[in-house]
Amino acid sequence: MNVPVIKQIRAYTVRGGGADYHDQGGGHWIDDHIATPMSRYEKYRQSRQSFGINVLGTLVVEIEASDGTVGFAVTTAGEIGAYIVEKHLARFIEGQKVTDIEKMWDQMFNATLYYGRKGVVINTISGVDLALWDLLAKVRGEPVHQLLGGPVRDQLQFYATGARPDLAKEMGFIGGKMPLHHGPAEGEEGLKKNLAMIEDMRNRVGDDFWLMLDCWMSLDTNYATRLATKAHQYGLKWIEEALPPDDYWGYAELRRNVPKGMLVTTGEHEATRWGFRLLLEMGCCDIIQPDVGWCGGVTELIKISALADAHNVLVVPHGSSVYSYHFVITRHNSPFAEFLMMAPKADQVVPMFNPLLLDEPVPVNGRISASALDKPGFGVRLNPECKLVRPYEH
Ligand SMILES: C[C@H](O)[C@H](O)CC(=O)C(=O)O
Ligand SMILES: [Mg+2]
Repeated sequence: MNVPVIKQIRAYTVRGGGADYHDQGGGHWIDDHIATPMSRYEKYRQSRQSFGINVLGTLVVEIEASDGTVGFAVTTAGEIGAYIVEKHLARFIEGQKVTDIEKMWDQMFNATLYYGRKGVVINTISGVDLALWDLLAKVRGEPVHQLLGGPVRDQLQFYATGARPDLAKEMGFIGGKMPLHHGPAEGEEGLKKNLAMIEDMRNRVGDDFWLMLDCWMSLDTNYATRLATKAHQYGLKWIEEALPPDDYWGYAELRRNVPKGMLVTTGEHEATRWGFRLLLEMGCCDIIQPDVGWCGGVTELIKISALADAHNVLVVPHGSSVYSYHFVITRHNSPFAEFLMMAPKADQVVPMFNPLLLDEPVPVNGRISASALDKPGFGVRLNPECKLVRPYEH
């Protein structure tokens, strides 16, 4: 069989939204006094941008095959990621058959082990991996979900993450996840405000709508336990990423401590099958939330998901737009998906990676049909109006 080979890989950066969805303008709900591990410093409490949540920016990876087909993907890694792609990873990609993704992943991962394993290096490898899947699927003229075994249901259903679950309910989502605003350093007063927000939102959405809380690594086990216990009366469905990602022991304890019926979720800042193995074997959570652009890409997510399935744990990926959708639609243990509300006031549905991608499908009435994903590759194009910069040509 005549399989095209990879001619060139190119890495670009772009600012303003895109895969670095925290890179938004002022007045956005996503940067409004959200509790973080940096909230212990008053100076960094009001804005996550103040401590640099958006320093990385978006990395765009483009891979061109010998038959002229171009695959691409985006992730959060910016200029550092572009350096790693051009100066290090390119050697494992160029000249390879477009089909040999497993081998390329293995070489990228093992060659970067001495400075990688997690964080920006794995984000970068994920970006290359997603671009490889996009390329292979385009060469074959198929959507990525078809390469992954095909849809197991005819639509995706979504919960929405944002400041306004009440509006998300009106828009047809199955649930709403709010950010926590006050961390332990804001004391009992902060705890009361956190609980008041949950109570207020429960009153607005009524009894049957899923309500969840995203704590973005900001708490300790004691505070998280108290918060979960007191929030139980408001029917909180899950408490998410309550603790720093390395505190596997704390997660296991929290899971034992939360009221019966409340779920503990985490994993958006975890990476690779080895990181998720710890979460799963230590009984840290009920749902894992890998971000396919940060956990090692689709190649790794397949392994993480199989491991989770064997532990009876659901996989509900973090954000990631089409890169998640093509996976979630193919897996029984991913029964629903996340949609991040990127409108500044969380009052309308806009594409998650706005403005970087064209043809990015968005939920209508909280749903996207499988047929909306029936385009070659991940089915999206780069918006030519977004200015790409290629800082390190190899
Ligand atoms: C809202 C959260 O703080 C964060 O920005 C997004 C996130 O953790 C999630 O979507 O989950
Ligand atoms: Mg989260």
